[in-house]
Amino acid sequence: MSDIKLLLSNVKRASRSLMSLTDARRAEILMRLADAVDSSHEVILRANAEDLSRMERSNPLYDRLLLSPKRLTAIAGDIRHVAELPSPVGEVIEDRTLPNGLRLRRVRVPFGVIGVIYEARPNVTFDVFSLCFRSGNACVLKGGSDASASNEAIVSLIHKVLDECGVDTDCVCLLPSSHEATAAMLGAVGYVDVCIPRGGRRLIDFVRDNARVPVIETGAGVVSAYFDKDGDIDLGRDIITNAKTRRVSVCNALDTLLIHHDRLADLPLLCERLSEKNVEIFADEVSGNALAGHYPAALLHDADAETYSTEWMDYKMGIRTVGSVDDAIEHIAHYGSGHSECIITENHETADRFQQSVDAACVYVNAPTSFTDGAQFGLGAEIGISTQKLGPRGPMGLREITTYRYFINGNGQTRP
Ligand SMILES: NC(=O)C1=CN([C@@H]2O[C@H](COP(=O)(O)OP(=O)(O)OC[C@H]3O[C@@H](n4cnc5c(N)ncnc54)[C@H](OP(=O)(O)O)[C@@H]3O)[C@@H](O)[C@H]2O)C=CC1
Ligand SMILES: N[C@@H](CCC(=O)OP(=O)(O)O)C(=O)O
Repeated sequence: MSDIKLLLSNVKRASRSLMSLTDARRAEILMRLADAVDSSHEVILRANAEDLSRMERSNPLYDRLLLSPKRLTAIAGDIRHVAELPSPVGEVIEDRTLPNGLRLRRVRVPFGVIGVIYEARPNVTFDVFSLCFRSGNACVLKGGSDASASNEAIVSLIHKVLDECGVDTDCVCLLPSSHEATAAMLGAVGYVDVCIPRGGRRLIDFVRDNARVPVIETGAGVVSAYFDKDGDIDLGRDIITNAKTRRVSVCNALDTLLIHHDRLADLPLLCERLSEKNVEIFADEVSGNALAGHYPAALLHDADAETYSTEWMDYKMGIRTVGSVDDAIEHIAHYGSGHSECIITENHETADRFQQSVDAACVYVNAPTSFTDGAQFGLGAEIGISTQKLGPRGPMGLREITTYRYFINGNGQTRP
């Protein structure tokens, strides 16, 4: 048996042992983990500093990799929140008695072993573990190689807490940061019940080529906001600024602003605060003309063929002028990635039309796409944001990483 297969078979064994932990005990252990995070800042931040030393500060992904005392405190809070959420495991989804007297119950159960491949963002290691553990799943983690030292420190801490609590530490394992290990996990039929890749096109293509186990895809976020003919200017400015600049390196950040032709005169005001953050704008001819003289020339460029299909993950944004809400819907149908889209309008009919017609996991009216996040949706954290339609869609919390089983109780019935 290869090293990876052995590792995965240990996780599978540990997943069965998780079934014997009560719900209350799982919550209690997560609370202990949250306390351990609070008292282990030094060791985690030291490992994180090692990862950060290998990345240029100017790289927008630096912020995604960065941990700080404030972020660790927030992570501990998220773990506590997950511990406090009601567990979906054991929920009776359906309970009925068939005409022959057989009692049929559909009961929520964990998947078993969940493999997650994710970006170089160390908080995801905690998020994935806490959601999996709370829902009775074991997990195999493959984090981005840029975060390898942070992830090792975090998984060591989790193992220490599990060990102290008498839980099989194999219920969470960190794979070596190699694409070969990822391929082995994707092919581990019988060991891994479902695999969730979080990442860009290269990863998704790799998964499609190699996966023999079931997959739930979480794709890239090419995100637009449409400022409508009836949009409120102050609201629009706040929403655009927040969606674009709150955290440019995350998948829910704004990439393209679509502006109604009749509101071009308001564009300088709408973009006012973007220049304070040095956001580079790639505009079509008319919107570029509307901004000229109002937006720093050095930050203003012409849009090209790639602009509207680009997920910037940086202080950059495309702008396109459209003639109607239908044009905006058409643009999103062509360029969007099914993640998060937004309309800014005071017209209820237009808002409704946009929400009904835009085919994305999260469709916002008068609120920034920055809210596409498991914690913000009240799920405690998220395993990923699904952009596929089969199975879960949008931020995936506890319920989305469970399946169900039929429990059938009879008293000797036989099938005619
Ligand atoms: N919808 C969602 O929930 C999320 C979406 N995303 C999307 O992910 C993208 C950003 O992620 P990015 O920083 O580019 O991360 P990457 O896509 O580069 O990496 C993510 C993970 O995939 C692995 N990986 C990358 N390429 C390959 C490959 N060819 N074969 C095997 N494994 C691979 C990486 O491993 P290694 O580092 O070892 O190469 C890492 O573990 C954006 O498009 C963002 O929108 C990100 C997170 C959540
Ligand atoms: N959970 C996120 C959004 C999704 C996400 O994880 O994005 P990414 O940073 O691209 O991995 C947030 O807003 O914090």
